[in-house]
Amino acid sequence: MSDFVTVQGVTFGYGRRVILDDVTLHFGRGQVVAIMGGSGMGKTTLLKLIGGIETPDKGAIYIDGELLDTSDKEKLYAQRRRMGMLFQFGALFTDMSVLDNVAFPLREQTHLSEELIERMALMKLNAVGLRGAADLMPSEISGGMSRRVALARATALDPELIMYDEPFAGLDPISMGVTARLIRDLSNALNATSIIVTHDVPETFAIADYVYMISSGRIAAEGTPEELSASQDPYVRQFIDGAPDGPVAFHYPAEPIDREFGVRAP
Ligand SMILES: Nc1ncnc2c1ncn2[C@@H]1O[C@H](COP(=O)(O)OP(=O)(O)OP(=O)(O)O)[C@@H](O)[C@H]1O
Repeated sequence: MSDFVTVQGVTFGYGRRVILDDVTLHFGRGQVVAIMGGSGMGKTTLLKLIGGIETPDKGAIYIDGELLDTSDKEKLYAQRRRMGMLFQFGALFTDMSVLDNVAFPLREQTHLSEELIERMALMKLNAVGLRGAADLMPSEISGGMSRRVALARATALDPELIMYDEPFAGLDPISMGVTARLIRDLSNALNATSIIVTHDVPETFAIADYVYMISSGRIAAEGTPEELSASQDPYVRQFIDGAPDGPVAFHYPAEPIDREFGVRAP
């Protein structure tokens, strides 16, 4: 299977604080790949690096075999046009109808006729089961429906790569399952590579081809959902079972509490 995105030996930090330390990840064409890990472990940062919003300090990123060079703006924009991004909560424009939200990227980035744009937007809405809601305003639909509209908008330009940051955040269990299924179906229909950053194990394991677990700047574990489910690695078990005690620290690194407050820790 050929990679659509390759992250090769990437090291990245904000200032002197290293967030990712020599990580390598492969994202095959048409695959749904999840990036999981504790809070603040650099998952969103990884999406920013792949989107060319941040630049690696070391290592390289390849999109469809071509180096992602953030200093070459023209090439970068061409590479970005092949990507769709759905960032946290995928907020809709509240003053536009559902249809206009989906049509927005088509109007911004193509010179197609208005009639064709509307037809394409309706097709995208149909794919997420919301053609009938085209004329509603975002305030008139549920949170789960809004997320589906955001999915339709993220796929409006038929991207080859779709990045989802916390696509299940804030959804009820049924909407989570529906959204997960849609991510898989849209990926299959477009033969697009999907990268999902998430904490939600069951929804993700149900649709992902491959999962990377990130901890302390490194790949702590990787494998298919089946392999990880069968793993006895304590980190993997803690993450899958949601246990509070284990290798994943609950506290963000801080000064010892006694030093910070001048009190003795219990
Ligand atoms: N622009 C920035 N400048 C400085 N530090 C940043 C910046 N963006 C993120 N960070 C820090 O880098 C670390 C990784 O952030 P990132 O958002 O990638 O984590 P994450 O794994 O996506 O976390 P979460 O699951 O909580 O969203 C965090 O500790 C965060 O505080």
